Amino acid sequence: MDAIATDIPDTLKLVDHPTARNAAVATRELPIGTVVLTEPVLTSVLFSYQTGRRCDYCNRSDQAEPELRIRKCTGCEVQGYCGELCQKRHWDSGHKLICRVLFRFMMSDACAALPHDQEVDCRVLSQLVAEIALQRPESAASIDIFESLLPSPHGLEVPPIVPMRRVDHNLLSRVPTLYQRFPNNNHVVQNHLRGIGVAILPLTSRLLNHSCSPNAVLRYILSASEKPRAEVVTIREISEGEEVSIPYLDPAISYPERQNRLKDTYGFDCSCKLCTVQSSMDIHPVDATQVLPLVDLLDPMLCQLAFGEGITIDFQLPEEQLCVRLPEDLQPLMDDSILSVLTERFRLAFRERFFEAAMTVGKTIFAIYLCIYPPYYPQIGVHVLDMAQVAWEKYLNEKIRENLDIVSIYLAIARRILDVYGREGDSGGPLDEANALLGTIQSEEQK
Ligand SMILES: C[S@@+](CC[C@H](N)C(=O)[O-])C[C@H]1O[C@@H](n2cnc3c(N)ncnc32)[C@H](O)[C@@H]1O
Repeated sequence: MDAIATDIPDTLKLVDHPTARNAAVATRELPIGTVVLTEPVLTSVLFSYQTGRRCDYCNRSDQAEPELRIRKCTGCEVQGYCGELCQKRHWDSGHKLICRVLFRFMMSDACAALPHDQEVDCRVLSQLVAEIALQRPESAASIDIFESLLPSPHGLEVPPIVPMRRVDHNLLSRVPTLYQRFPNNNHVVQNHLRGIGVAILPLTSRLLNHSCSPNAVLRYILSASEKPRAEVVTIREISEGEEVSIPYLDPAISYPERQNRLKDTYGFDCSCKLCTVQSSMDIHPVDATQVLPLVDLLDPMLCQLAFGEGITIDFQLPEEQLCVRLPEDLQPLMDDSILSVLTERFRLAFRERFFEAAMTVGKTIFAIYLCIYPPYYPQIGVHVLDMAQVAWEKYLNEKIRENLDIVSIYLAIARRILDVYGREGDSGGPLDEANALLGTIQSEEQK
């Protein structure tokens, strides 16, 4: 049975915070790559596009593990499980109150009319209410923490929940208060940096505030017959007394848009290091037709800042994101319209096998990421691994021996970053891919 995390781990302690109620600070120096908190989800649901592809209890996928067979629950014909134990555990944690009525409810007009976000919320809320109704001793403390969380800054229209036995008037009257905690506390379950569902993690939500310049990130561990488990892992060295913070949203979103979303959903004005430096910058959306000329113009200066003499075997990641010392001329590159045009171009060039073009645009993306993200942020690792894959394809295409060194350099950088983030989600993730590519290069070198 999953242990439910309710105690503050010995790596952290809560202190007062002037606007966020509390902040979790490190009780000792924490090296990079330390897991400071681990918490199985109190409850979670998969996004509908994952239904039938993953087990609704452990979230493992039959695509990553072909020996798994996801079988539908014969009662509701909606949820799917990879085995009897997962089915039993899901049943015991609430599905037994929902099963009989779930299909009819999901086909109802009330449910069909919900926008996607609310449809997911409605399933999470129903699952949470069922968990509460069952009064299982093992989840009581976690539910108490959830109800003690800071509420959303706005009044919310509560979505309908699945009609259930055992949900009395008292519990029904608590539903709006429970839902009021959703928008600013719930988490997206990620597999290799892609969202697969939504989870309630009361202790993680209680402890960790947001920063766009975070020193920790969440990763999800999927194991047989267990609920997904969230781990908070440090991506910088953290000193004793320093606040540990995670990103609630992608720091690559442009500064004004980030501020709006943080204010609207979470109710605060962010004053992290990235927001402080970007608040004095002149950042405007760049018209799509102007992105490439602007990038062509600024790329040499950007690459000089990010890579100095070039990306060689001695390349050292910067100490912190380069935004803190970004020259004024490069500031227009901080609008996210630039990154979306460049990432699309990178994807297209790779797909069409224009390797030289992909390497050039990929290097610019890498430099922009180093401006925005902390150096060991997992998105950078995944991108640099993509660069190594492009370089490898280019080598295979041309068979120029020196180009194999370029593959090795990008791969070494990617592995350094991905080693910190560690293994998460399905098997065969970025770290496994990086290790497989390393093996391939080593055998090529021996030829
Ligand atoms: C998931 S909770 C974080 C835990 C919260 N500190 C507590 O004491 O329960 C999210 C809420 O914390 C507050 N918060 C989180 N990060 C913040 C920050 N960087 N600055 C100000 N308030 C923040 C906001 O009220 C937000 O809606």
